[in-house]
Amino acid sequence: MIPLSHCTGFLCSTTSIGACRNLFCLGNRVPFLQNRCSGQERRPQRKRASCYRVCSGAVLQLAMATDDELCIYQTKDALAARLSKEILSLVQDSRGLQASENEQVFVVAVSGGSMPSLLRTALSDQPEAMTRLSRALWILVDERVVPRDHPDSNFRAVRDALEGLVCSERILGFPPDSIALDTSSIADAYAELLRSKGIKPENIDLVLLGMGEDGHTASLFPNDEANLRSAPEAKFYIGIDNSPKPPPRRITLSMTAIQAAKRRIFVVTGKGKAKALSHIFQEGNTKRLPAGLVQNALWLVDADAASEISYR
Ligand SMILES: O=C(O)[C@H](O)[C@@H](O)[C@H](O)[C@H](O)COP(=O)(O)O
Repeated sequence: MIPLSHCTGFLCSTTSIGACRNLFCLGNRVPFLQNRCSGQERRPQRKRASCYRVCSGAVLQLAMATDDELCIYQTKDALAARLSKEILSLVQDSRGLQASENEQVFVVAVSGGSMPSLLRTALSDQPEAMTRLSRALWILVDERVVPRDHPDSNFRAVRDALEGLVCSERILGFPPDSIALDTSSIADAYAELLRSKGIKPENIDLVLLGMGEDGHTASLFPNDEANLRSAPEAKFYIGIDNSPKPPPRRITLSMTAIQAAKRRIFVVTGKGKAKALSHIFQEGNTKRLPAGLVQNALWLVDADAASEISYR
């Protein structure tokens, strides 16, 4: 349990939910509501969480004993604003990768899917953040094995979404000449390229993760047990040949590398994610959905994605 002193707000009863700006629930993955007065715990029930909409504009925060934090936003813009605040504070606090004696570089790993455009929303009109990020290096959480100009390329998605904000030379994709190799060799070539720039899993400052409707994250998919375990000897990037989400050939940060990074932030939006999210946060992730296996992450989600998380 998180010590109560760490919490700045409590939910005493569901009737007071509308008045609360910050609500903290305690528990291990499955959030419990704690009655401040009696200390009594109550398990959430699978009821519709219409109460979230009562706290219009408010943030519902669930702090878990695992050090995960789940923050629910009413709108994508509010979520993007929190993301930009988080990034700014990480860049301010980070000592960064020591690229040379006088140069510190912040390293961000970005997912594909909706992440690049959300990141653009988060970083647009943020001159302070962009000044601080001007020396950052942007790497890919995962990449589809396609040429860089292919519509499926995550490199292209990140480059196009951040055009005008980030210089394309500072976005690192896998070496184009490795594309003809098998996925495992492409993954090794990418890891080697990053290592040649001093980037190792443990000096990635921030990993920005999405989650698919099936609970996958990066290109780590459900039931791929061999790749879902964290292991000290695991590789930096791994090759995937049978991704259920097309295209099938991909490379991805390994679970171990994701876990080794300094900070993990999930961004999850849309009703399509509601079941997986509720499974992870309310049912203890018994199905071992990959996103739910990532530890110590900040989850920024919208009300649609959180619509199946409910409380008594
Ligand atoms: O390249 C990819 O396929 C991704 O990196 C993948 O893991 C993505 O982040 C999720 O599928 C969520 O995608 P959405 O944000 O588009 O739902």
